[in-house]
Amino acid sequence: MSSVKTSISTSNNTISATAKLWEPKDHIPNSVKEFLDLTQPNYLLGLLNVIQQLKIQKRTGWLDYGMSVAESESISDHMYRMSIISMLISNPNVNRDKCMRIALVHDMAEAIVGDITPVDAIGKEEKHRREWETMKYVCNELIKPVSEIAAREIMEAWLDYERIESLEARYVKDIDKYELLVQCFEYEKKHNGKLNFQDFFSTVENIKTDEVIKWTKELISLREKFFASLYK
Ligand SMILES: Nc1nc2c(ncn2[C@H]2C[C@H](O)[C@@H](COP(=O)(O)O)O2)c(=O)[nH]1
Ligand SMILES: [Mn+2]
Repeated sequence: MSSVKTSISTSNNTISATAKLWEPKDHIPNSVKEFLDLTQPNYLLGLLNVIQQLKIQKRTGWLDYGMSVAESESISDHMYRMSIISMLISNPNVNRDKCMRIALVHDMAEAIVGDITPVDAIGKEEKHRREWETMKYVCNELIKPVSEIAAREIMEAWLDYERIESLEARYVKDIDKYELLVQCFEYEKKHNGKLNFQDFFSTVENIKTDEVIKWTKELISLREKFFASLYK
């Protein structure tokens, strides 16, 4: 059991506590475990139930702002539209198929870790540690028994995104932010401006590629016109 020792000194003694580190194996849904615990484990169905968690888990950012679970998009909804947006890249130097693959796997760890927002108390370092441990678990324990090549490709695509090692990963990082902002605007319009995700737009400064910057500027201009029209 991996753990971290912490101690708090008080006036008359030192209280030490051993906090258990978060590990993916302690958070595998029972619906996945039932396939892995079979006499003949069915890794394919176990994996597909992990992917099911992405289809049913709603993105935390919307829930934080009081949106209902019913109307909030799921993690896989977000990755699907990012994959479609990846097909629209016009830069001939970009391998769009590679972008689509990165988009489809970049948040895969959230199936077990959950969707941690940039404002969550957990913090970036612990978020990345949990996601890294989870991707190792999913790739080595679930995907590899089904397809060694798929396990390698998915881990490679995920690491590429994390480390932004390729031009394609750079584009997908931008598309991750752009897709979020498109979703913000869609929800703001649906709620006639009663919902306002202005805080999310601080991420605009982190968008680096010219093409996605251009898309984002057009989105922002339309959003500004929408909100201006509400106060006419
Ligand atoms: N409460 C806030 N949540 C935010 C903000 N910016 C993004 N988010 C949400 C959106 C997603 O639920 C999650 C991150 O998504 P990834 O695609 O990066 O996994 O965080 C914000 O400013 N406030
Ligand atoms: Mn994402």
